[in-house]
Amino acid sequence: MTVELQNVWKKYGGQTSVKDVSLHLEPGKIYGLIGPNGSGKSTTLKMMTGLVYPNAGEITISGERVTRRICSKVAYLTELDMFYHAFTVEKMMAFYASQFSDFDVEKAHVLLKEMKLDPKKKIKKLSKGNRGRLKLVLALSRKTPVLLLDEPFSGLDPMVRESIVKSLISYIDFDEQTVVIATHEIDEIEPLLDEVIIIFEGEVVGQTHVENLREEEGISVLEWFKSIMAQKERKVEDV
Ligand SMILES: Nc1ncnc2c1ncn2[C@@H]1O[C@H](COP(=O)(O)OP(=O)(O)OP(=O)(O)O)[C@@H](O)[C@H]1O
Repeated sequence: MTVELQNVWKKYGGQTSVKDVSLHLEPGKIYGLIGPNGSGKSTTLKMMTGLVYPNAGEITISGERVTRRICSKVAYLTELDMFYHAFTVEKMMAFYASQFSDFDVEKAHVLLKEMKLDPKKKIKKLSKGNRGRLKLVLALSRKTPVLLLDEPFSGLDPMVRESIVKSLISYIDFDEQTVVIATHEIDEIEPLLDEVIIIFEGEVVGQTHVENLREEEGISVLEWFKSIMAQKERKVEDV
């Protein structure tokens, strides 16, 4: 489903976190949302889930205005730990299945195996990296038209990260899903991405097709990101 943000603003108290952001995100594509710490990536994703409301502008998914009810269309992996720590892994999965009618239990079990997670283990006994894997299992097992992943690889060791990035592609429904991944792991996710969006101080300062970068400019996403950030920093110095 198409996700549309039109001139979206978000303020927390006196501070503006997202400034006049407009985006048009299409099904069948994977978008990378990148930017320095505190630039507004998580806030942008949260607004797409209906967890946080914009102060101005509009967000729609397939034409429907985003409110909390949109959660039936959006699977969201939060950067935060949102588990009931006394639950076992399998109880957490059963809880998800009870909350979301689109939760695919079979797929969740396949993913659990792939991520080498013990279903009987209590969440409080899992390492940070394994809790990260469980978050991925839960988000990827929902059949939703929109999939939003906020720092899905944080806490995962580099070898695992690489294999998860590779396998991620096989768990995304390319006919239906619009996928947005907010991350600092720019190099690692580059092979997954169709388009990349840079957000800096709450504003979208760049958006491009990854293929164009590679084929026409001969640079990586990270190189492009660094060049845009260098321009921004020069501008900040000039002021
Ligand atoms: N609940 C909140 N209350 C007040 N300020 C907030 C809140 N959430 C975010 N902010 C502020 O909004 C700005 C953008 O934060 P956000 O978490 O969206 O950035 P981010 O790009 O995801 O950062 P990071 O890469 O560090 O996760 C920051 O200045 C942050 O301090």
